Amino acid sequence: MQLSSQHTLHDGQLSFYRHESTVNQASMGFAIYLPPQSTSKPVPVLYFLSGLTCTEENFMIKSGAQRFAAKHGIALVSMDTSPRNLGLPGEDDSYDFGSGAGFYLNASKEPWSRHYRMEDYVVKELPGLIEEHFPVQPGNRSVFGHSMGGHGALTLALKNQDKFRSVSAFSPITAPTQNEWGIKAFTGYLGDDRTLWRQYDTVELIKSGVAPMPLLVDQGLADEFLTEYLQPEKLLEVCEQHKHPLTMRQHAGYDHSYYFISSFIEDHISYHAGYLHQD
Ligand SMILES: N[C@@H](CCC(=O)N[C@@H](CS)C(=O)NCC(=O)O)C(=O)O
Repeated sequence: MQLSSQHTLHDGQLSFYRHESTVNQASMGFAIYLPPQSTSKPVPVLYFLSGLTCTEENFMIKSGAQRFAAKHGIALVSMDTSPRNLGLPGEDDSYDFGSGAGFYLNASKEPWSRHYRMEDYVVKELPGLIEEHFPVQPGNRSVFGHSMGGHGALTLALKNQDKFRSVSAFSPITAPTQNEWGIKAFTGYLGDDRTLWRQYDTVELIKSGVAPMPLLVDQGLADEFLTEYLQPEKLLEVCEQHKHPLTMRQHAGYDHSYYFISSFIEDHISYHAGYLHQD
């Protein structure tokens, strides 16, 4: 693990690292904010999964989350949205596939299957690394995310309810098997067999009768990706049909950006703190 930079804020420490990921067989970047409480006792960890094009920096620079993580005594971890600079064909050709667009899945199609294993990275490898090297409580984790990362947070938490205590999302892609972002990504990473896609779709997971786990979702109604890509109505409908617990808050006037995230980040950190500080 190599430290790239370190900054003090809200009496805690924000650090950016690079390391060689075993599951991705690639160099990966991540960031960790340790709140002031972590100097005297281990703290819980809240993982943030970012959206298309982001690195580990966007959330840490733009969300304003550290102020509330410091207040609640919670560590924050963000990571890059894919491996980069691998020389794979088409890797950097578009913003919604390849670099910056890992979709939090384990690719099964060559050549992506050798390096695009973001599901294992987020669920297994990164928490293992964080819990080995930093003053955090082993296994006491929650996850949240934005857009593609909202999709990642919801699907990974629903499938790993023993590993994450709570989940929330800003502007998540709720049904990627039904829109152009998801169809492009899943065809490229998983191939044409659509039965393999369902495990990476929140609406499909709820349809399949996954165990109930409360979902908190915030969505801006002036979001430029709302109707074509995010489709919150599909999540509302499936949760209603299957009696899956969902709190969906829709906000007039807010767009897709980190301005929206920063407006509601305090609520999300308090929400997760309620779970992470339970015994
Ligand atoms: N039109 C955008 C699409 C990507 C986008 O909007 N990404 C969102 C997540 S889906 C984001 O968080 N961007 C980085 C930022 O705002 O800092 C682009 O081409 O970069």
